[in-house]
Amino acid sequence: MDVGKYNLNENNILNFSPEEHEIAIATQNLEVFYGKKQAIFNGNLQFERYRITSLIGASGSGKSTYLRSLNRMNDDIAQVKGKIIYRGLDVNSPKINVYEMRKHIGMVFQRPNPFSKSIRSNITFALKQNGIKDKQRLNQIVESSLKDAALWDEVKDDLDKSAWALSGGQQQRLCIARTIAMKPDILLLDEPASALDPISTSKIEETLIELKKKYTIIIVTHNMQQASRISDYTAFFHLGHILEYDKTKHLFTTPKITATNDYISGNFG
Ligand SMILES: Nc1ncnc2c1ncn2[C@@H]1O[C@H](COP(=O)(O)OP(=O)(O)OP(=O)(O)O)[C@@H](O)[C@H]1O
Repeated sequence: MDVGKYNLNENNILNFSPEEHEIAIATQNLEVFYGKKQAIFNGNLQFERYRITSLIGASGSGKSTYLRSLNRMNDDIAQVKGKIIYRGLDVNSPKINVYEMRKHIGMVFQRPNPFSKSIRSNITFALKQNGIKDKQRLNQIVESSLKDAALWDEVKDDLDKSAWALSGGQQQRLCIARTIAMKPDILLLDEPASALDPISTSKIEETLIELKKKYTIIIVTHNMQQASRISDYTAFFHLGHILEYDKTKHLFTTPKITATNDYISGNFG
């Protein structure tokens, strides 16, 4: 098989799966098309529960497309074929209630996008829509979500102030808090720190490392140092193909294929 300039026939690509432990979500033969253009080919990955998996690769390699397919964010813009297995169900089936599914598989986007509301309301908005009305219960969830997102100490006296008054890094942690308030199983993050300064970035990274005790995390990142700092597993994407998947320390130190080696050593293009 040729993928761009790389001939991969002799390689045992994608022979790795984290099967010693429980799998939280997996894709089988995932293919994504934007009109006639195929953006993902044969997407087969298994994600281990309570671990961080990074998706890396050059711009346009399909990382975001793949990530967004996992909770059906591509429904309106692309055709997605194949299976996305979560708790024995195929998330990609037309029978799935997408709104309910996204309570289990939540997403945080690249740019912090809090609502133009108070910090508190950013968290309680969806909860109220889901029928949680009890004030004490709402307050508890606000506190626990903000604590989990490592934001509580910075905002606990300002809960009724506008979320837009927070710094970019704080806004992104608020978006993480807003997502985890719904108690998802899986957190999808699309370059959550790319718009942030190094200090905010490291705060987000510390937060994610804490969060993996309770959530399965899948993150798209352009930052290879970030992938190697925080993730347990890494998948390398190239031209819509997932070419290599391994424990992060192996992928970055002893990649199995030339394409990965070229990418991580900066000899790519
Ligand atoms: N809405 C869209 N309509 C048409 N083509 C798209 C759309 N979104 C992405 N693509 C194409 O699909 C391919 C994969 O794009 P995608 O954004 O998933 O890559 P990526 O690896 O996440 O890139 P980046 O790191 O730049 O975000 C690219 O060729 C891109 O041009």
